[in-house]
Amino acid sequence: MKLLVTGGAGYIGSVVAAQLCEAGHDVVVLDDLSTGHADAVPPAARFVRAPITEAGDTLAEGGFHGVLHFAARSLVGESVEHPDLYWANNLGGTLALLDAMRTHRVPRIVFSSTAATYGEPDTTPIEENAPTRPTNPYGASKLAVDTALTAFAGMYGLAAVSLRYFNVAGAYTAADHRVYRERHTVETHLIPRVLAVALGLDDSVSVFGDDYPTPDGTCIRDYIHVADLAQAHLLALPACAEGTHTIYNLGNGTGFSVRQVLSACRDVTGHPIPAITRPRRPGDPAVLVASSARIQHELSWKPAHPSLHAIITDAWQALRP
Ligand SMILES: NC(=O)c1ccc[n+]([C@@H]2O[C@H](COP(=O)([O-])OP(=O)(O)OC[C@H]3O[C@@H](n4cnc5c(N)ncnc54)[C@H](O)[C@@H]3O)[C@@H](O)[C@H]2O)c1
Ligand SMILES: O=c1ccn([C@@H]2O[C@H](COP(=O)(O)OP(=O)(O)O[C@H]3O[C@H](CO)[C@@H](O)[C@H](O)[C@H]3O)[C@@H](O)[C@H]2O)c(=O)[nH]1
Repeated sequence: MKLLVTGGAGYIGSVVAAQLCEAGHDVVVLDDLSTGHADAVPPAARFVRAPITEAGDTLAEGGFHGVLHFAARSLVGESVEHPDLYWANNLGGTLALLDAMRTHRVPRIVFSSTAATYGEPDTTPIEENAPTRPTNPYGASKLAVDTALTAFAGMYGLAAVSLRYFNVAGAYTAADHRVYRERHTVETHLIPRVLAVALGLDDSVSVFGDDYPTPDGTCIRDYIHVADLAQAHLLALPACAEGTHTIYNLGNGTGFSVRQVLSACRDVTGHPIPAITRPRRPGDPAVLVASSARIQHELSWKPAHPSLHAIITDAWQALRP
């Protein structure tokens, strides 16, 4: 297929773009490099530096079979402080992209949605029919896109899949030995922040809250390897059906507390990794664990690297000089 990958210079988008190229697809990456890196774009992909609001200029060349849409702002804290940026980029930008897709008759989209659309869950693990009550503008903007996709599928025949990622981590080594890893300039994610301490870039890591209603008092999350997450996109693409919008959760179904992640990182790196307990981070639900039963049953998705130890080991190997 000829595919447009928005956000393909970012962490997850670059891994998916690499796997799409390896599978023989014709890939065009569109990215404004606001948080991405030009050298993360796989060599086999064509790169267009542009915002998603200008995607129509690229789609106009014709022949595109689909869009994989990763481009977004995705920092929860920033979304609380600057909701305008999130509504404009994540919803406004995506509506412009969908409009361009209709104009240029691009039939399918795979969209990066998020566990943040659910907010604080009533039950665990979270299934796709759980209530959606986002606790921050980031999650709300992603939920709004999911809602639009349902309407566009029903009215305009769009073929859409939303993948709701839980906590993505790890690194991917492609067939050509290129390593794709997380390298956000502003890094807020737990595993890279912990590994930065092991690398000597920071003195200690903060543990945001130890008074949650969990066994050790710290938040529990479901960590998924970026390579397994990427594979789900390759399965979702051919499964997109005209007039249908399907939502799939993506996690491993096992929760790990912040302290368990710290302990696993100490095992992997052999570094003591000092930790300092700090107040809770606003907007953090206590427990987020996915049920991925739907995508396992319907698309035969099966994670190849479900162990937290393996996820952290890959992230660590990719970081070491
Ligand atoms: N990392 C996670 O754990 C996680 C979890 C759930 C959902 N997601 C979603 O997955 C997607 C990718 O996340 P990531 O961690 O790779 O983030 P990232 O910041 O590494 O990648 C996003 C990419 O999109 C580009 N971009 C942003 N706005 C753009 C615009 N208007 N026009 C063109 N390009 C633009 C950035 O330059 C960057 O390269 C996002 O949509 C995010 O919301 C990520
Ligand atoms: O230095 C840190 C960083 C994080 N945490 C905690 O670690 C947990 C995980 O945090 P983080 O890695 O920032 O991920 P989340 O906030 O859970 O958000 C990620 O995972 C969500 C799904 O679970 C997605 O919706 C988001 O897009 C994605 O960023 C949370 O309890 C944080 O409070 C710390 O204690 N110290």
